[in-house]
Amino acid sequence: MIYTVTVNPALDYVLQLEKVNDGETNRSSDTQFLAGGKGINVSQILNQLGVENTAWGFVGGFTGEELIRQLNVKQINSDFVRISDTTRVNVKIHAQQETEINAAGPKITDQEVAAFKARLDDLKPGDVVVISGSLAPSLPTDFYESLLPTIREKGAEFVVDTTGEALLRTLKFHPLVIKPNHHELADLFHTEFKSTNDMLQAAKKLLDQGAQNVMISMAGEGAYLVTPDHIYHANAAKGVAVNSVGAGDSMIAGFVGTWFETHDAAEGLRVGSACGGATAFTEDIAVKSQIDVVLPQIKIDVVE
Ligand SMILES: Nc1ncnc2c1ncn2[C@@H]1O[C@H](COP(=O)(O)OP(=O)(O)OP(=O)(O)O)[C@@H](O)[C@H]1O
Ligand SMILES: O=P(O)(O)OC[C@@]1(O)O[C@H](CO)[C@@H](O)[C@@H]1O
Repeated sequence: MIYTVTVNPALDYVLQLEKVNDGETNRSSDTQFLAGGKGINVSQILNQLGVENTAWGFVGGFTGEELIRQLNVKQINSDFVRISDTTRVNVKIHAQQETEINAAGPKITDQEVAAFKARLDDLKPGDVVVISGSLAPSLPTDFYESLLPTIREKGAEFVVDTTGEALLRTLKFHPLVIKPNHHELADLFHTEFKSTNDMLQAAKKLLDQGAQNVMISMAGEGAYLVTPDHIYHANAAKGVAVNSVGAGDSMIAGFVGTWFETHDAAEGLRVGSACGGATAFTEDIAVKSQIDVVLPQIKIDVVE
């Protein structure tokens, strides 16, 4: 089983309008409330790929009820811990440019945290836990790290979609894959890459520090996958990018879902690239028909 973890999910309130004029009353032409949060996006793509998964995390209040209602409509299995505070609303303004206002999130009590940690008792060898998104403000900054010893003791694999020091601290637990984009990878080494080779050498250092696979995403420029045996390159699909949100979540979902079923990392890169591209080409998270259009465009080359 794959479990996704979204400790701070959101209802994304998406407002469409032609232009935002600062300091004036602006009126939107269309609005939507969408179940959001990075782990939930991973679950959505896994569902589209037909890979069984369960979404874990914390939800509460009227927004939490709506979020669960939407997951049920989309037939996404979930087992969220119910909290007494209210799930956040994140505002996404789609106008002449995309502007996001992500709220901090609810207070989560010690009792609610304990109920969440008890979920990990269900893990079995071979399961994969994908942890994504920001922490709710009341959780300690090492919350994700604190889950990793139990996950590994249970024989499960994990992915933590994070950046910077928090990402580096996960490496000693041997994440199945890490997916910095090329800017985040350079930031990890406090540098700017002068060449592709510099970038790939940096990824190899992360393998040495414990990652099982390193996927470097480069938006419309494609992606690399660095494994202990090979380096693979995937081209980017051709299309009009209309959405800058969720391509990374979709790529991780495509990789993890494929790896879970085949243990073929290069195929994971191919499917992950298609899912990332398909989401970039749509307003929401991509659905299967959109992924199927993009998949034949992705070619994998063995670089090394
Ligand atoms: N404009 C695009 N055209 C084609 N493929 C794209 C495009 N944007 C993203 N992708 C695909 O999705 C993958 C992940 O995108 P990206 O590198 O933007 O991740 P990210 O920085 O984590 O994104 P986000 O923050 O939006 O989730 C890319 O490596 C690529 O395969
Ligand atoms: O505040 P976080 O947890 O970093 O990101 C939350 C979020 O922006 O991520 C998703 C897109 O990736 C959205 O559905 C959601 O609103």
